Amino acid sequence: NAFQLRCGRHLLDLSFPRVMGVLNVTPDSFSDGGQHVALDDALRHAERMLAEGAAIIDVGGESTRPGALPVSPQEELDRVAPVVEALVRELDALVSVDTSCPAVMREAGELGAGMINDVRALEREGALLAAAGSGLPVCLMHRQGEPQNMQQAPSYQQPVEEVVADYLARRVAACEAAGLRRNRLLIDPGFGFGKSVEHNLRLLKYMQSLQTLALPLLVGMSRKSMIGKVLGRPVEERLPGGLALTAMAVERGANILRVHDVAATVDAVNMTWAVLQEGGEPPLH
Ligand SMILES: Nc1nc2[nH]c(SCC(=O)O)nc2c(=O)[nH]1
Repeated sequence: NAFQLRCGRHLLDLSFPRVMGVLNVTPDSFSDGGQHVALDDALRHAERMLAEGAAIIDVGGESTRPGALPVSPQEELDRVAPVVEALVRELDALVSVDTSCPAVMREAGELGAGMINDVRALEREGALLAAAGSGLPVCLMHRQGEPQNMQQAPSYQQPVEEVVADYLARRVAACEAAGLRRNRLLIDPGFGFGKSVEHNLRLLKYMQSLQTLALPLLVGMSRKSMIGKVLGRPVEERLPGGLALTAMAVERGANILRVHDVAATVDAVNMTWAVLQEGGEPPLH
């Protein structure tokens, strides 16, 4: 895909797969006195992921894990703003802000972030306008339900069609209707968001069908329960399973891999890419 994304000051070349490193903004450390230490830790962690080959650092202020409770816009801003500002100022990083909150989306653009990553695909009141106004690219992710209920009884008749042809196509159309052009959109099947293990496995197996939307494809499977349930591995032992999923996702057209373990993922991407390109210089380093 000859996708090129204008991400604020950065131009993101998607002619080969890119790695997005996950930066956890642990809520407690950013609201109370631990701000300074936590900010240094975050910067060092981001610096390491960039050095290992991450093209993007994903910063999220709201936990969207199953059962997570919603946070207030102010709370989310307090967690995210200092980190985004520091990443841009100190590391000139391409930062994506993982948020569903219009106020955070507006602020993200002001702080120099390069991308909005919304697990609710701009469905929140005001999010479409805020994202459109930010001028930034936006990742539209599929989910069924909300963190508090999405894993109770996820059900689909035709999972892949419902995620792609129905939901994501509709969200893309809604964005275009609001003046958010296609060349600023990315799509994401949302592994683990209101899906059973079988739904997740099927979505990956048939993921090339998302290419009908002809948009950059972002995927996030790193350390998720689909690995834990198949392999019986705890969170800290899911990297090998995650690398297998990364290889399969790259082979099925993923453009951005959202992961915690950047160095290992860079090798998996480069190895997969070498096969697909039948050799040549590995694109990531
Ligand atoms: N675009 C996108 N954003 C995400 N944010 C999270 S948070 C849950 C976790 O990392 O376990 N997952 C995803 C994902 O799959 N795609």
